[in-house]
Amino acid sequence: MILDKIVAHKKKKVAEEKHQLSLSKLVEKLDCIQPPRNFKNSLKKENQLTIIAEIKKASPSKGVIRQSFDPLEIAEVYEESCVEAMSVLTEDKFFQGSDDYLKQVRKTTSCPLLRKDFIIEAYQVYQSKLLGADAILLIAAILTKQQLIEFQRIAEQVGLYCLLEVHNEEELDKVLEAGGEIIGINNRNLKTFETTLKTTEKLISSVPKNKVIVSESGIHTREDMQFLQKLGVNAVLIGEGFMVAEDIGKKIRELRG
Ligand SMILES: O=C(O)c1ccccc1NCC(=O)[C@H](O)[C@H](O)COP(=O)(O)O
Repeated sequence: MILDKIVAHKKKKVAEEKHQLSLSKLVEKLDCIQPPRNFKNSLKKENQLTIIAEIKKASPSKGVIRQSFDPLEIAEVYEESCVEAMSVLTEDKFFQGSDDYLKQVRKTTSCPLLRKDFIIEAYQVYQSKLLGADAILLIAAILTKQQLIEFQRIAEQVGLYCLLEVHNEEELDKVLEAGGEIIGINNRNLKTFETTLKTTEKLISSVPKNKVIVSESGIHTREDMQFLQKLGVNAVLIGEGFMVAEDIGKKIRELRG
């Protein structure tokens, strides 16, 4: 399964990174902790479906999505279009992302930034803060309940919000038991890559009303947005839909209606 391959690669990469910069040295670098931009509040607006716009060059399901890929140019359009948050893919092998993209984008925008990667070790939580993220993604399919609790605790200490991603009831129970506040329902089945908004439709009734609900993946049209808003979703996470658009600003206006 692709997730196993991604995690195996990630383990190797983090081991190399730790060799170059130990956890204690990394933590030392975080001497003056800045509070994060309010990722959570920016996603929850009355009567509005907010947008987390993703900077994503490639994916395991689609290969290269955007040939002429310039993360800063894309971030500029997102900023001008007043998206509520941005998500920057930093995974290198399968998504052709980079930590540098996040660092560079951070310097050019005050918009809340999500580091989109596969976090499997506490080291990466500290590292995300150092890169300039305001929020991290924690994927229930690759983490135990204990890890979800521990990584959220560290995130809170260093000043990061957590988006906890689920794809089924079992994962949802796990993140709720772990005290997740921002719940991402991923419409993509990571085994088959099939995406259907029915996943959000199915799971949303089991999410307590006080949580922030993000619907992730496979969102392409104004009709998709209207469908999700009617379900009670707070925010959408969109990558491919924007990355394939010739005019990204126009696509955002179209989706917002
Ligand atoms: O996008 C993939 O193919 C993928 C494969 C395996 C694990 C994760 C994957 N995507 C990560 C994401 O969560 C999406 O980038 C994000 O939800 C945006 O989805 P989309 O709008 O469909 O690009």
